[in-house]
Amino acid sequence: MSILFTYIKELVQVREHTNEPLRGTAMDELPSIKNAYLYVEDGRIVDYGSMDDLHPHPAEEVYNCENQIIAPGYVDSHTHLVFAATREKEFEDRIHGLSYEEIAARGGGILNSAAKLADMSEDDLYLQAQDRLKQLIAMGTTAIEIKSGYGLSVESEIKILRVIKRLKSENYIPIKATFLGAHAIPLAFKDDRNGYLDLIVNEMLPVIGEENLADYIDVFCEKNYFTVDEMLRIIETGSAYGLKAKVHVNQFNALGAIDAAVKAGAVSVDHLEVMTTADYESLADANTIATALPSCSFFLGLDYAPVNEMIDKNIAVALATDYNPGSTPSGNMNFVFSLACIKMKMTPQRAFNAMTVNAAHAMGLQYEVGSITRGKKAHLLFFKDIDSMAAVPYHFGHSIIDKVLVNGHHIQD
Ligand SMILES: N=CN[C@@H](CCC(=O)O)C(=O)O
Ligand SMILES: [Zn+2]
Repeated sequence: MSILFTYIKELVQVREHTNEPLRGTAMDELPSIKNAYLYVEDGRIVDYGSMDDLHPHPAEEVYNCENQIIAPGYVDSHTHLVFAATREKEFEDRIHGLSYEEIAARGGGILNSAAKLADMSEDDLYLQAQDRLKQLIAMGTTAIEIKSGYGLSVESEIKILRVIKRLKSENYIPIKATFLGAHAIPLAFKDDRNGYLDLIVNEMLPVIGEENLADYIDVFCEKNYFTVDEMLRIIETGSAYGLKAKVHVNQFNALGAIDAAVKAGAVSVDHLEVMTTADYESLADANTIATALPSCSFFLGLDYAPVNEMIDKNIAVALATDYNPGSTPSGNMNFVFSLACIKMKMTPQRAFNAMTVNAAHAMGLQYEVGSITRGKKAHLLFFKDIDSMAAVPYHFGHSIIDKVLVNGHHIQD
């Protein structure tokens, strides 16, 4: 199937290649073509340019897009999409003054989610997650990373990862699976943390390797969760199974995890609400992507990751949702876009680069998605009649996406 989009008001995020993540002043540029055409064949971008340069084209379908800005779909490189139940009770507890850490210390938080998930069948988990994913795609997400981590037992962690595998095969957007067995110490091991680490290393990872259930490995490196040394042990064992690391660090405390993760070759370090001078130094010029999660800061009332400071220090910054039932019950990348601009003071150019090109790097998809580039997937956002991309974060809380195309096809929501 060949499709030609003509007279596009503005074609945004057009790049010859995206082999490297964007840093420093490159984050300030959002290359685009006004009055453009875009040619798609079999779900891939084949050609684009100014209408002035369009020669007669043998496309099977032609669409006039003169009132529309078209951009690549959002790339969400950090989610916990597979969970069994929401946690409104903890939300109310926080309104009454309890902190996220206090709720966790009382047995709420991740352990609460793990208890609920243990009781849910793989089929039901799948149906719920598929429904959520459908909603996210309708809001513009066209590539997503999904973590396990609400299992915390061999059976339940594998159950989540099998659900993600099924989501991969049933959807047309790229999905990456991350094994997060080290999300919390489960109750059964509360007096034997080494026993739980051994379970991850000796029981979970061999099955994951055998069934090819994950692309990445993650650890929640934080006080009362996992130490830097424990994180390194898990990352190293994961790498023996071909899993690269994407880790939760610096959400509440700076423990030196960033330096350790960068040296261990982590693809990304995520959260970063609390940063030290040493953390900036470890990340400057590193290949590791620094992923900020502003919706989590919004929901928990935490500081926002200092993204502009990072960009000024040549750190490659990405943005993601962190969609999960505890700290971020929203998977809406449009809202992330708004928070990045309103709360983190990113320009729309910086924010959109962080949510597309750099986010694709944060999940190894830089050759597949995240820009209008020849050969990439035609996963596209068509906006309602707006004058510039700044209108997208400006209209916070509203969807101004007219259509989402996956492989060049319109997704009906
Ligand atoms: N911080 C660790 N994990 C999740 C939240 C987990 C939960 O509260 O259920 C996060 O990234 O925010
Ligand atoms: Zn997370």
